[in-house]
This record gives sequence, structure tokens and C-alpha cells, in this order.
Amino acid sequence: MRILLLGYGKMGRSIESIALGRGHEIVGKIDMNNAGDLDSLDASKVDVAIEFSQPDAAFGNISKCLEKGIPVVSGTTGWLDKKPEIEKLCKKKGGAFFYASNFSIGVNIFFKVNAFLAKMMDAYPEYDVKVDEIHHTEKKDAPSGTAITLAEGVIDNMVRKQYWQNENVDKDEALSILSYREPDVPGTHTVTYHSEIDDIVIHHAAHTRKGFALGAVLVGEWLPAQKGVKTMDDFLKL
Ligand SMILES: NC(=O)C1=CN([C@@H]2O[C@H](COP(=O)(O)OP(=O)(O)OC[C@H]3O[C@@H](n4cnc5c(N)ncnc54)[C@H](O)[C@@H]3O)[C@@H](O)[C@H]2O)C=CC1
Ligand SMILES: O=C(O)C1=N[C@H](C(=O)O)C[C@H](O)C1
Repeated sequence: MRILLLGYGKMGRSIESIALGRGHEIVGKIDMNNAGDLDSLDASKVDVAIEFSQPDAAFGNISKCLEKGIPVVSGTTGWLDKKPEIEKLCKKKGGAFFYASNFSIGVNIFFKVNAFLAKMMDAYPEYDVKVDEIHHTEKKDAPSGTAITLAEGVIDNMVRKQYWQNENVDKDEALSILSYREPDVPGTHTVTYHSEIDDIVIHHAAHTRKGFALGAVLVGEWLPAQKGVKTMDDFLKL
């Protein structure tokens, strides 16, 4: 597979290492310093683009690739207000686009457990629920994309929770997401149901970025044979 890397930071480098180990070729690396090179890039030399850049760069990178007919796997967080526009462009161009807030298999299993638990807990209003996330201090966005997906999983399955806020809120209908930044933490997420009597806690801690990077490469191997807007549910069939 001929892979174009969009974003060559912590994730771009980790993806490169896993992709090379699986026998793929890296045909380009677009980063902050050479972002303009994407405009003149020859799309016939690329099978798939893997995009892990930063919130203000994702939309431009993805739309340029879709315009050129390059399938795009994106994991950048913090730009999702513009995702509907990308999905429209993907459909218009007959292309392929895949977004996930988290590419690790473990987290995607955790998302399913979270939805199941929220549905069950809706019958027990004595428990309040919150989401905590901890990431490294270089992270640009808060809350994390993964924490937002977890919050949406709770809200979709609990009648009494209607929206999330990125602070501690004491309202029955609000779900608090609390964000913490500590050196070198790849990504830790916890969903806690608290009552006066006990706590129920589900927790995922990434020990390394390898799980995110491997997931992105596996999706990159799969996406070029697909058409349209795809998600982890299409890929994993959990
Ligand atoms: N979905 C998932 O599984 C995961 C998502 N992420 C997300 O991926 C993104 C990148 O994470 P990291 O690699 O840790 O960040 P990083 O800060 O280490 O790397 C980001 C890179 O993007 C580059 N960049 C800036 N403007 C650009 C442009 N216009 N075009 C191309 N590249 C540009 C920067 O120069 C930098 O090297 C973040 O949004 C993060 O939240 C991170 C890990 C897992
Ligand atoms: O910025 C990161 O590092 C991560 N970002 C993603 C997120 O915002 O959820 C995924 C992972 O937690 C690491």
C-alpha cells in the first residue's frame, strides 16, 4: 500500500513505523513546514492518506485529498463541527472517508461496554455519571474526542442525560466531562457511576500510542476498496 502521511508528529511517526513493518511504502509526509506540497501532489502515486494533524489543519487536508480522489483515514480530533461538510464532499466525489475518535481496538470495545452500561443504569437514578480523561500536556483540544464519543454513548442510552459540558456541573440532565493534562500520558478514559452506597467504574488506559497507530494502518489497508463514509462499526463489526 502506498501511504501518504498527513501530520508527522507523534502519531504520524508511530504510524510510519507500523506501516513500514507491515510492508507498506510511505510516499509522502505532509507536516506544518511543507503543508503547501499537498496542492501539487500527484494523486496517482497514493493509495490512501492517513491524517493525524491538528484541529485547524484537518479540514483543509481532508478536503484536498477527497478533491483529488484519494481515500482518507482521519484521526485528528477537535474539528468535528466541519465533519458534515467533509461527508458531503466525499459523497459528491464518490470517494472514501473514515473518521474515528479512537483507532484502538480496546477503546472500541470499551465504547460498546459504555453504551450497554448506560442503558442499564438509566433505571437507577440514584447513580450519577461522569467521564474523566487524562492526556499528555501537548494535547491541543479538550475534551478529548474519545471522551466526547463516550459522553455521546451515555446520552444516547440514558433518557435523563441530555447534553455534556467540559466542567463539573451539578444538574441532573448534564453530563460532566473532566479533562486533566499530565506529562507523557497517551490517553486514559474513565466512566464513573457514583451513588451514596457505591461506585461502578469502567476504565481504559492506553500504555502506548501503538494501538491507535496499528488501528489506523489496518483501516488504511481496508479503506481503498470501500466507497462512501465509513466508521469503526463498518470496519470492526463488534
Ligand atoms: N483517533 C485516534 O485514535 C487518535 C487521535 N489523535 C489525534 O491526532 C492528532 C495528532 O496527534 P499527535 O500526533 O499526538 O499530535 P502532534 O502535535 O505530535 O502532531 C501533529 C502534527 O501535525 C502537524 N501539522 C500542523 N499543521 C499541519 C498541516 N496543515 N498539515 C499537515 N500537518 C500539520 C504538526 O506540525 C505536527 O507535527 C490530534 O488531533 C490527536 O488528538 C491522537 C492519537 C490517537
Ligand atoms: O491527542 C491524543 O494524544 C489523543 N487523542 C485522541 C482523543 O482526543 O480522544 C485519542 C487518544 O486518546 C489520544
